[in-house]
Amino acid sequence: MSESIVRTEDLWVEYPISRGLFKSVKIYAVNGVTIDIKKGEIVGVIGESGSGKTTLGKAILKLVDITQGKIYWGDKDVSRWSNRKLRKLRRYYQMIQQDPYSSLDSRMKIYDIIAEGLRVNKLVHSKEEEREIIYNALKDVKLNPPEVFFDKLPTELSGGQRQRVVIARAIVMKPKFIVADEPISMLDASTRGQVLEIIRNIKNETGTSFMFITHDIALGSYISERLAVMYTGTLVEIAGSEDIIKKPLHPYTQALIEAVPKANPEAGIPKVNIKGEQEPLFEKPKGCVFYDRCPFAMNVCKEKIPSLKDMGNNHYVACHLY
Ligand SMILES: Nc1ncnc2c1ncn2[C@@H]1O[C@H](COP(=O)(O)OP(=O)(O)OP(=O)(O)O)[C@@H](O)[C@H]1O
Repeated sequence: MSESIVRTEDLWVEYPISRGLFKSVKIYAVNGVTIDIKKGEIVGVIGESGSGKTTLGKAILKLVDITQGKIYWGDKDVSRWSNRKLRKLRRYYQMIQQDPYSSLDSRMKIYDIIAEGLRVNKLVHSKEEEREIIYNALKDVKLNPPEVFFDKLPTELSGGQRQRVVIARAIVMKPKFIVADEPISMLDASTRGQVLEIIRNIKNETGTSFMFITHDIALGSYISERLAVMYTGTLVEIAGSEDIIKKPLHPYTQALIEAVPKANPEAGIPKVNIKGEQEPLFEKPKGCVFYDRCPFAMNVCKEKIPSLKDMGNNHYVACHLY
């Protein structure tokens, strides 16, 4: 079995929110997720808005506090590590956010934006070395000729060009793992394919692993080797992308796939054709989180949380039907 780059065990994240004076409630955003991402693998995380995809990605990167469970970076259990202790490893674990407009400092030149992490982490020893790394990174993300972009400001670039700068800023750190959170959803159709190709090239050439977060199952299966399906903070199914598309086992995954042809091509958001809506969880789940909407719900589903079952061929599903 190949090397694990990141791994979680029974990971829980709760957000405290205040409701009026003295009253505080919690949102159970990630509920008992166990997932393992291997070296050089792209794992797509799919699910509707509010299913906990971003929270899972941020929790793995130690950007939000966890309530329970374990997070491993390689073989290191970093679950309880402080920011100070994480500092040396952080460069290897990066995030590419959805919005390339807000993720770049509009007053900084592109060259300095990309150089910042190198300088802070003292990874370069001369101006020439720094220039060469930045030149190559811009070339890798197809911003050509690279030197033309050195002195530009983010405001002079298109959305697609900005997202490529965000990727260049991440790859100069030689990351082992990148959470790409809906990285193309705010881009024009014409540049989406280019950004996907860049991500795929980085993976192929450097062996960097990705968690690719998307609500679009077709896109997820196109870019990823494996797909993980989330519903209300819970990982309900994970398998090879082709297996998920051809043999979905969880009733929620089946509904997601059925909804694809009816998708609104403009928004790219499939309408899931099952009763009700996904609601935030204000109480710790006692049974299956999909119980209220599941056409096959049984008594046991209300009372017992289904664990991920191994269905063979690396296909796992959390459902009492199996
Ligand atoms: N900072 C926060 N404080 C309180 N609740 C939050 C916070 N961030 C997310 N949530 C809630 O946690 C749940 C999971 O949200 P999350 O953003 O992780 O889902 P998502 O699948 O990434 O959704 P989207 O596709 O809309 O980004 C939702 O109910 C959301 O409202």
